[in-house]
Amino acid sequence: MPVTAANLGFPRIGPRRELKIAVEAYWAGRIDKAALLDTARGLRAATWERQKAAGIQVIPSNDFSFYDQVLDTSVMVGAIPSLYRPLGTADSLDVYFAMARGTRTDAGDESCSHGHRRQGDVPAQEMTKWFDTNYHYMVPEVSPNQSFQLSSHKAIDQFVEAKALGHHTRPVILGPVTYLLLAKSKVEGFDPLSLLPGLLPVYVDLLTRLQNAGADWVQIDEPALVLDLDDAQRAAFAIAYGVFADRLTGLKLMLATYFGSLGDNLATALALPVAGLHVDLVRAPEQIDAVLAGARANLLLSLGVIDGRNIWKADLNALLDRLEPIASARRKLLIAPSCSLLHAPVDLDLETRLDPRMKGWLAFATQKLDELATLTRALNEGRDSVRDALNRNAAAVADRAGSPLTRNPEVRDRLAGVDATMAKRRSAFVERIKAQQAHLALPPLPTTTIGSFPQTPEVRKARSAHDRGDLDDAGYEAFLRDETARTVRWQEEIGIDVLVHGEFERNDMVQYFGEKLSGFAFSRAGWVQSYGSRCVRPPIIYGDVSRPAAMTVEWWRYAQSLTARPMKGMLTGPVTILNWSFVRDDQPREETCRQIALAIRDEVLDLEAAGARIVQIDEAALREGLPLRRADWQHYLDWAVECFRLTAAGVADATQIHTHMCYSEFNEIIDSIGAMDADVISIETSRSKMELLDAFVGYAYPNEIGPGVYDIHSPRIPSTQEMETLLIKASARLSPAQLWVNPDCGLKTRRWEDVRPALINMVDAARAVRATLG
Ligand SMILES: Nc1nc2c(c(=O)[nH]1)N[C@@H](CNc1ccc(C(=O)N[C@@H](CCC(=O)N[C@@H](CCC(=O)N[C@@H](CCC(=O)O)C(=O)O)C(=O)O)C(=O)O)cc1)CN2
Ligand code: MET
Ligand SMILES: [Zn+2]
Repeated sequence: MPVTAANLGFPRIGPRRELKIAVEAYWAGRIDKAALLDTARGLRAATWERQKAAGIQVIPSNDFSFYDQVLDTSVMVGAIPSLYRPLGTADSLDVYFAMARGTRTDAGDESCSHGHRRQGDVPAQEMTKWFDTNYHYMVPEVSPNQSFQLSSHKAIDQFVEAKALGHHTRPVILGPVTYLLLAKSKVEGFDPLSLLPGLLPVYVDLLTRLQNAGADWVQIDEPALVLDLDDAQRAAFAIAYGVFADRLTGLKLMLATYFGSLGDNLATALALPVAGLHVDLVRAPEQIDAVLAGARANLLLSLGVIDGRNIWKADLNALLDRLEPIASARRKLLIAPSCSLLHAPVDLDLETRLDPRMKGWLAFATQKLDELATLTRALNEGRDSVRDALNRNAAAVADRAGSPLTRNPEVRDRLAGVDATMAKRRSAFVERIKAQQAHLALPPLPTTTIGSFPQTPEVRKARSAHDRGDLDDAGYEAFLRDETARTVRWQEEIGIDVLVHGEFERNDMVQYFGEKLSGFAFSRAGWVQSYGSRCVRPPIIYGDVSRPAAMTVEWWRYAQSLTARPMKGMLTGPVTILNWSFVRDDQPREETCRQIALAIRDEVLDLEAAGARIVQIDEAALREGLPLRRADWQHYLDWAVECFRLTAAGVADATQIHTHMCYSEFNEIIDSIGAMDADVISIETSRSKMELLDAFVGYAYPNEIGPGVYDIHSPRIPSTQEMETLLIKASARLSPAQLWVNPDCGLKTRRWEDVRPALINMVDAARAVRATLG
């Protein structure tokens, strides 16, 4: 058979988040290590079986992880910062979870146990976004004198484990160059890539052991090959894979690239002495011609044609039109998803409440395996061999393309009528701020929070009881009102100036809006890992977006009725809703974003009409949505900023628009941040000790800023003193008249026990610094 169905990775959380449940139970001390390992082994076995049953011939192993595959790699190569070494051997679970989440026993993100911060507790490693996904990895930390040694046999063990179950798998590991390109060092100016020579022997050791265990192919992921690279970085690939070719005989490497086009790195990739190359033909279908033209005859190509990042059924007949000529021209070929299926929900069959018509348009990870198998069979045995499956697929694709559900003429007419004035506030900031100050009468350095307060187990339980029908609407509403009222009163008591309602009614800042907007569908079990045990259920944008009714006004009105202080209206912005959803692929993303922008604009205006003096429009994902290639940045930033402005610009001068962004490395996009023209922006700056403010200073940013003084990603309670110091630092960089005082981000993942003292300290710090302003 010339064509083979291959997979690059499968979600590890389990169809019902079994891994999350087990890991959190282990952290809380409710189950022991043996029970955790048992659950994990069971999940792996089921995942391999699922792929085999679907007809996948190349099944991955080592795609399982207890937290993150980059952290796994750090442990594998022994890059354990000295801080964590006293906690156990390099491959112990204790060290692993300490690197992932720090060692505070009483207040870890997901832990419910009680106690006090022990002496010698260590912080978690830094975490950041995996390329342009909503998945987060643990940033490897290396030092100039870093030594590496093979410190975990997980990849080998899991290969052997699969073999014992009758699966001859292709282990997957993260490649050495991408690993070092993602790594950071605390020593300024030190380039982690210079550690490559010391890292390669560890990879050779591992690969040799895999080979000895019986592996013939290994998938080695090098997604960095789709980024802008300089010559030294490109040369690193040649060096690394040259060493592998010299030192390993008989073991074949499938070099996997994904999330974009190889572009100007194509020649580099094609020249590497590897046996196979995987390319992403969903994100970058156009690269196929250059890849085919440049690939040696004996380079096994793996064509990523099934979208690993989205949930739409593929158009199998159209794919076959493209693939048949390639298959007949090449001796052998693999057909694969574009990237690991990690980013897709597990199984559509678990969805019982989706509109059946819409459900017919979708494929989750399990269904994508079926698509791969169907394509492969059609290529090997002819389309007739899978005629029924192809006909059903064609019917589903045609149904979606022709469906009135995806089109709303009113939305399209309205969008066509949008003119530039709609994206422009009536007056310039200098005028607006006068009107706002008169209206709001706030002290200097006003204090506020980013929106959410702790999503306690009680809040989650009430919501799930309501979802199941065990708690009626009135009971659920009463519960939420009570939570909200207590939170509003408490903020007032401790002296916060601009209040929030706490977001208790929201399951998630994106999903909540998805559930209220038309053109969106949402799943029951469509969980995707975001970081560690935390998951999200991205809504599915299938059609034109509109807002049937106000979404947040009643909760805002209730919260404002409890206080005379300004209550912020709290909304998620269009770019963030877009970036954290599964988006329709039948029109440009920017068009979908504009539709969302108009819907949120209406909500902003409704909040204003109801009396809101401040409306916050979160754009947490605007920065992370930057395209991977710099050449594509400006186009994205242009429409993203326009969408934000379209959302915000309808209000009167006196209505203050806030925005919030979590990731604050704004140096390169500060023009666009400025162009958003929010009256106030709150950002994440506490960990960087305010250094991230320099972008704003250099730009002479004129509007107001709330640089975060409280690191909410850590359960640590910041002292008044340290927040004062941060505020003084900030006021040395910017005019105190511009400054707000707030945490880095929302408080939903924290516990009340930590939030209470931390915010009291924050208000004290603001008061102390205010007093020095005179
Ligand atoms: N979409 C999105 N992306 C984001 C963020 C974000 O807030 N949203 N923040 C950044 C960091 N990412 C995060 C991602 C997830 C979570 C998180 O807390 N997720 C929760 C789930 C949130 C949720 O959807 N909650 C639902 C469902 C809760 C739930 O699990 N219910 C149980 C039952 C609960 C019970 O009875 O006790 C069930 O459905 O089975 C709700 O509150 O209604 C989790 O994994 O635990 C936090 C941060 C970046 N990306
Ligand atoms: N308003 C949201 C919150 O406070 C913003 C979070 S940004 C990930 O949770
Ligand atoms: Zn945030």
